[in-house]
Amino acid sequence: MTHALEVRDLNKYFGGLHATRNVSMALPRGEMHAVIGPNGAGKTTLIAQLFGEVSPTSGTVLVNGRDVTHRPVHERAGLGMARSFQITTLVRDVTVGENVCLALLARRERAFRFWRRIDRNADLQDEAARALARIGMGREHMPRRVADMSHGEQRLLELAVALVGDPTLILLDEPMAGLGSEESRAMTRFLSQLKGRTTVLLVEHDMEAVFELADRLTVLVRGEVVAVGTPAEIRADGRVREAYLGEDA
Ligand SMILES: Nc1ncnc2c1ncn2[C@@H]1O[C@H](COP(=O)(O)OP(=O)(O)OP(=O)(O)O)[C@@H](O)[C@H]1O
Repeated sequence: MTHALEVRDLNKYFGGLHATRNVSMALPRGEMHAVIGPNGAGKTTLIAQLFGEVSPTSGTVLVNGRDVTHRPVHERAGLGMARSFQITTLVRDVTVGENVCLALLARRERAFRFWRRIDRNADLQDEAARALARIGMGREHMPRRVADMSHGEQRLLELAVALVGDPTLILLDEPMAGLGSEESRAMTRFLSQLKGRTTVLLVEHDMEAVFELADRLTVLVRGEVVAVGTPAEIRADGRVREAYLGEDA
């Protein structure tokens, strides 16, 4: 079976620091897979290599069976890979509706030609409204400026924008970071709706959310995979407890 994402023997050195050590993982289509680990375990470095922002020292990254190890970021996006969250994916000085419309237009590859007509294009407005409905935002939010939204709303909006191209694989780097408890619950509810539909690689410190959402988890410690399994298997794994207890101590 072709996996949505497969990583083989990935290694990354930053000078003398071995930040990614022989990491291998395989995500079947539709899986929600979390990567957890103590601070500095190499989670962000791993995601950056998967998306093409950091190039691995050695190893292979396959997306839907295609070797993308040396492909640039935009080519990976063309193969159905999306990444959130980077605040820069939103244009803060324009409206919520315009942000979603821009993403829709970019997908249609005719972006700026239609820029001035965005608010008159009824089809586009309807499609944008549907994209916003996925994150529980009604049409009344479309004229709001992004800069005036709460941090939690912006993070949800980024996810709506990332999903506009119907990516087959989405990498989420700490979607709960900086969210209040109400906002975290809204994000968890939304992510749970993606389960089975989009393959998701989730890096997150909020363990409650991770154990609720993930089909399987990979545990990284000092750049190395120390355990892979279902939430129940990971909870029962002595090496994982040791890694986290070691960190607390
Ligand atoms: N560009 C870089 N140059 C040198 N060292 C780096 C670079 N990026 C990351 N590192 C180092 O690699 C290691 C892994 O960092 P990384 O940020 O990937 O960990 P993390 O698991 O995401 O941590 P956190 O949970 O704190 O976000 C750390 O020791 C970090 O200092």
